[in-house]
This record gives sequence, structure tokens and C-alpha cells, in this order.
Amino acid sequence: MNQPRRGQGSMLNFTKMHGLGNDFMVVDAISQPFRLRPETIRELADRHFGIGFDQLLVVEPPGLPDVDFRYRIFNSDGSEVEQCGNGARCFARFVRDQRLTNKKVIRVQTAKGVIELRVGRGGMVTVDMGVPELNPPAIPFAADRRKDVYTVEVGGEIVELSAVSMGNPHGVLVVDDVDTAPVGELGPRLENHPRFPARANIGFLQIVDRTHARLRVFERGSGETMACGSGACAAVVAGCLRGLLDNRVDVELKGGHLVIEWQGEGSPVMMEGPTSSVFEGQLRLPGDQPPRRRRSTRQGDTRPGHQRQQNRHRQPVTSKP
Ligand SMILES: N[C@H](CCC[C@H](N)C(=O)O)C(=O)O
Repeated sequence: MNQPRRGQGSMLNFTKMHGLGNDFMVVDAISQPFRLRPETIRELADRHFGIGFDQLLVVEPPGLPDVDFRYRIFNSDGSEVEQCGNGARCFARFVRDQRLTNKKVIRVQTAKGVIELRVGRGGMVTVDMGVPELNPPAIPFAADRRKDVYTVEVGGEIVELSAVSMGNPHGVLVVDDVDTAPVGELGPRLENHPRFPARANIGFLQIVDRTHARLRVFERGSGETMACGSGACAAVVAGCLRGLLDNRVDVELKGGHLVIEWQGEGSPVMMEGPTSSVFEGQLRLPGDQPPRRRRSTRQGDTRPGHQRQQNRHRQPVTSKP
């Protein structure tokens, strides 16, 4: 890798991947130093001025015994989060493609626990997404007691939703037709609703029959995505709790299909789906000092060092030892 001149910042190797169109910048922070400020993540996530992605996924050395890697996830708004289902599948493919492991069963530490990834044939990966959390304080969701369906007042109307955590918080509404569901209007209002103190991913679930569902998700920190793996898991849990779905469901999202299995309370949610690796890239990052404000930014200069936003001096994200 050609070393930039001193003070010129460093080069960062990355891979662009997606799971059913939910797309990721994936970085190996084991073999190379990793240091990105939240505002730089936002710039890089921009689909016009940056690389463009829904989430940034970072591969780090494990922080726990009997775990193979640590898995950090950042939304396109720069927020670090606890879980990403589609990202977990791509993570498994990435660490094998990059020869960081040759295992087919990979244990990964996330911000909320350990998940197990099983690599199958043809880029298919099965993820044990863990046991869903339904107790309001642990989701977190403001409610005086746990229910399968809550009523929430939003924008002068009352909506019914289920609240589920897959490590990350989800609100799930059942709708007649996902194509006409008010995703753009209700999604952001519920994402930021005060009853979700950590914000939430908002799923709009259409029941086709007991083993088939359609789903759109307005994701926390990223907006509507082509697919949401943890959202599909939360949606099947919600549908099962309401008695609308069986234990194994084909979930159709905008970007394609996932198979979700849940044997009921106390058992883990299993997710199976595809992974795609699109291209490898190399990025010149600014030096440690926030780049000087440019008096006039040349149009079309998309190098991430030419931040278009006021650089707020915030702690950079670095790979933890
Ligand atoms: N936006 C989510 C993280 C990504 C989840 C999604 N991409 C998935 O596949 O699970 C959150 O803030 O919890």
C-alpha cells in the first residue's frame, strides 16, 4: 500500500458489500489502523459526496475469550449501534474473503452480546441473532408493563405497534399493504418518538399468510433501507406474538428474501440470507488534525478530506485494543 507523504493522512482499505441491497463499507481494523470521526463517517456515507452506505462495519480483534472477532456498527448518521443482521452475514463473508479466518462457524462480539455466524454455500450465511428482548426497560421502550401490542400516540393519531429488541430497538406495525404504508411519514416520527428513548428502527409488516410476510423498515440513523435483517427478525417475533405467523417465515423485503425462524419466547431468532461483495476500495483519510476549513470548496472535489461541513471537534472513532 503506497504510503502518503507525512501529514498527508493515511490510506484506508475497505470493501463495499450488501445484504439484499442494505449496503455497507466494511473495514478490517485488525490489519490496518482505523480512526474515523463521526462526521467523517457521515461524509463517507453520503451517496453523492462520499462512498455511500447504510452502515459502516468494523472488524476488530476479539475482546472476550472463545470469540473470534469484535464487530462494530455505525449508522450513516455516525451513531454507533448494537446490532446489524444483514451486516453480520456480510461480516462472516468478509473475514473469510480477507483470510482473517477459515472457520465456517464464527463467533462475533457485538455491543450487546455474542452472535454466531454459519457460512453456507453460495454466499448464504445463517446468523443466530440471539434471544429477542421483550421487557420494555431493556428494549428500551417506555411502558408500564410488557404487552404484545402497545398503543402509541403520534402526530395526533393512535397507532398499534409491538416493541422488540434484537440487541437494537424495533417498533413493528402491522399494515394491510407495505406498498401504501406511510413509511416516509410515520417512520421518522416513530424513530424519534419519546417512548423510544434510544430511538428505534420502525418496521411496517404485511402478513401474506402464516409463512410469508412483506416488510419495509425505516431504520434508526439511516432512513428506509432496501432490507433490514434485525428488522425482519423483530417483525417475525411481533407477528408470532400476535398469533399471525408460524415459526418459519419467508420475509420479502425491497431487496429480496430472508428466512427467519423463531421457536418462541426464550429461544433465539435464526436468520438466513445472502451476501454480496461489490468492490474493494482505498481511501485517503485526512491527517489527525481536522482538515483546515477551505475558503471555497472546489465543486466535485469528493475526497473525504474536503469536508463540506463545519468540522466539529469530536472524539474520533478508533479501533479499541
Ligand atoms: N439502523 C440499525 C442498525 C442496522 C440494522 C440493519 N441494517 C440490519 O440489517 O439489522 C440501528 O440503528 O439499530
